[in-house]
Amino acid sequence: MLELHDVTVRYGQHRALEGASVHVAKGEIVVILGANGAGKSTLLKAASGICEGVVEGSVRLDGTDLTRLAPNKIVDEGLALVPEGRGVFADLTVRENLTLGAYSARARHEEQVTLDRVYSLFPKLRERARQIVRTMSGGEQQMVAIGRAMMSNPTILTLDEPSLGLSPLLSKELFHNLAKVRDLGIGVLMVEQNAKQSLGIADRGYLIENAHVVHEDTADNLMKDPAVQAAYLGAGSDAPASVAEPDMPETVVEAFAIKPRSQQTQSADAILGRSVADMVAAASQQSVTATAVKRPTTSVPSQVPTDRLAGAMAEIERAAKAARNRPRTAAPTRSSQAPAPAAPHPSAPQDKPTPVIEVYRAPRVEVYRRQPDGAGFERT
Ligand SMILES: Nc1ncnc2c1ncn2[C@@H]1O[C@H](COP(=O)(O)OP(=O)(O)OP(=O)(O)O)[C@@H](O)[C@H]1O
Repeated sequence: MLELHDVTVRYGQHRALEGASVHVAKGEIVVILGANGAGKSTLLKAASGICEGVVEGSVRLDGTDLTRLAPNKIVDEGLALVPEGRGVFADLTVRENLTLGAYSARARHEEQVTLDRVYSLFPKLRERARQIVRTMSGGEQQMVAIGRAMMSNPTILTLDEPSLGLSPLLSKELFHNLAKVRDLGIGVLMVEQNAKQSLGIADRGYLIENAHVVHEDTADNLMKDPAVQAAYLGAGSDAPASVAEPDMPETVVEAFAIKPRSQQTQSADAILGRSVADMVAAASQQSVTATAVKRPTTSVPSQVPTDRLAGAMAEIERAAKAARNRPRTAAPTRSSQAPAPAAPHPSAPQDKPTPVIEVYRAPRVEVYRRQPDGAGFERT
């Protein structure tokens, strides 16, 4: 069982997650729903040890404390992440992507067995084993990403918005595949925007709002919850039948009522009492006359005094000269640690400080190479 207890994450002054507690058992699918920026991805990153912010609280997997473990050690313990955007190696083949997923110590010795299991779970990956991943469809690439995570032989699989960018049909296939993963006894924790389809296969779900877990329930109850329906399931025609139809005011019904078209037709001339052709001819004549009077000449109008024109030209030249002579500011270099704050706009109030948005970057990626004798690893 994966257990996050009282997890708080701060990015500088910003609390992206506060006191979040979430658990996932083996063989169940749990969905996390929430608005953009609520803290959903942060929760998955905190569990996987790849969060850029400061993480407090505890993350345990089958009793083992993962809180301070390096990301690769967390994979070794049995927690795998399919990140948002998949993170596949697009220039490698399907087979190579899958093999790279078996890098963890827990999976390395059973690579072939796990590969066969992934192939039987997703037969398409076996058919496409030699295909370069870049040339595959979005849905197929997502299958590669899930297959690669499965190659680490996880007990819990976490996924960040796996259906993002997939067509409804491919999303359906994806969720069907995740149900197959659950049936293998693996726990699935996913962040999803597609509440309807994800709750359709899930066992339980959590709602995150403004960095807090505000609700937890079975997937069935969440689907029936009017607040969840309003916020995440939309008020479309495919909303569950239990949603009460809002009362439509009488006047609105009237406004949208379509009146049957009258069978009797009348000509426009008869309705207006005048000939439409005559009206168009008269209007054209008026327009031609007006244009002939008002059209400006392309040459400089004689009424503009030449000294005013010369003055304006001199003004433009002065401004251009001043701009040429203005000292240039140094171009920012790639090596600068932090970008200099932008100069305030001339019209901006001078006493207001320029807002600063702190962004925390992921730690540097370290690459290890397996030693030729297979005994150990060396950092490249
Ligand atoms: N590396 C970072 N540095 C600074 N702030 C961050 C960083 N990552 C996330 N945040 C902020 O933390 C908050 C939560 O972000 P998070 O990505 O967890 O949201 P989310 O619920 O997954 O949203 P979405 O559905 O849009 O992906 C947001 O306000 C975001 O701007």
